[in-house]
Amino acid sequence: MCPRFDLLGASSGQCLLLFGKSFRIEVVLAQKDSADWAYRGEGAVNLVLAYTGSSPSFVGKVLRIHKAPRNGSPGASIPTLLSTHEQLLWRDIDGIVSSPNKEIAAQLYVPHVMSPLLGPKYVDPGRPTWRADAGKVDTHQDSVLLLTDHSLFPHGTLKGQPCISVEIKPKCGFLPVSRFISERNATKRSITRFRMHQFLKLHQGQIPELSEYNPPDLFSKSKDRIYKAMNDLFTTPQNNFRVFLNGSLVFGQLGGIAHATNLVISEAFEDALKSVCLINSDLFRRGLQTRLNLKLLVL
Ligand SMILES: O=P(O)(O)O[C@@H]1[C@@H](OP(=O)(O)O)[C@H](OP(=O)(O)O)[C@H](O)[C@H](OP(=O)(O)O)[C@H]1OP(=O)(O)O
Ligand SMILES: Nc1ncnc2c1ncn2[C@@H]1O[C@H](COP(=O)(O)OP(=O)(O)OP(=O)(O)O)[C@@H](O)[C@H]1O
Repeated sequence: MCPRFDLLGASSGQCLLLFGKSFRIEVVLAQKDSADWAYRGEGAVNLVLAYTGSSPSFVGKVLRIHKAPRNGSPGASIPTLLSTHEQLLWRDIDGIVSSPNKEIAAQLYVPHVMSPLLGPKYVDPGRPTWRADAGKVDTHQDSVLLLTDHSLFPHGTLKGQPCISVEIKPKCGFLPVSRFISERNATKRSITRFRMHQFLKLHQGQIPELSEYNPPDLFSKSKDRIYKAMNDLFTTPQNNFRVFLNGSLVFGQLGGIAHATNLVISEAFEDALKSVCLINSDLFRRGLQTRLNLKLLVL
């Protein structure tokens, strides 16, 4: 019988077989192994764990695990406003009182309260609760995907050198021109799906503010517009933009929606980059260097 695998709450008797690209790995994970796997992120369908241990078979790998969606639309959080007392308590903390629901308020508590108090490297942003509510890991599956961790340089490359990786979810970058779009829906020809979806998400309390990002900018082939897109992603990253340093998130939100970038978030990011980039601190203070670094990183 396979040993019990408890990393994600699998019931007794279940085992986890790992599949590489085209071969089956004869390794079974047990409860004791769970300490070596850290939450890396998730989407609507999969949850991803990164390996933090020292076994050569897993260094530089992530596990991508299928989720079983619960009934109802995934991610549609029910807007619940803060109580009067909570509003009084948090009134001086940027954005918390104006959050459309408690979930977003709770997310803001991490970067706005705990991170400045303890220092960002001591604060784990954790798994967004609305993700946990929207879908549990499918524990009936007996296998998961073992993939290369793309936030790190491949095994052995540039050993000892810092690795900065940028994740962009660009979304659909063009306007449809189909003749099948009725006059009633003519807006679709001039306003991107992303933009329309932003208004819907704001209305449903899924995002704290509209994104400034406009997908066609990123695909425009114009350097200025691409730079604008990067700037906008930096300003309102939501779930479209993340930066990792040596596999750890230094900007954006793991598995969820990041709030608009304020001075505290921007400075924490700059501090993280400062440890690996030569920077001019005067420029940093004026908030220019981050944008410059992004330009260097991405273009
Ligand atoms: O339809 P959209 O534009 O909301 O995109 C969904 C994404 O939402 P977003 O608006 O980017 O937050 C959604 O992203 P999140 O899980 O919300 O981060 C998924 O990527 C979803 O793909 P799938 O259904 O899991 O294959 C995406 O669905 P598909 O468009 O791929 O069906
Ligand atoms: N191979 C990988 N290396 C490093 N990080 C990864 C890898 N695969 C996924 N991730 C991280 O995990 C997150 C969630 O993974 P992924 O997008 O595959 O989930 P999903 O449920 O299929 O997405 P969605 O349904 O939202 O399209 C990603 O946003 C990324 O940050």
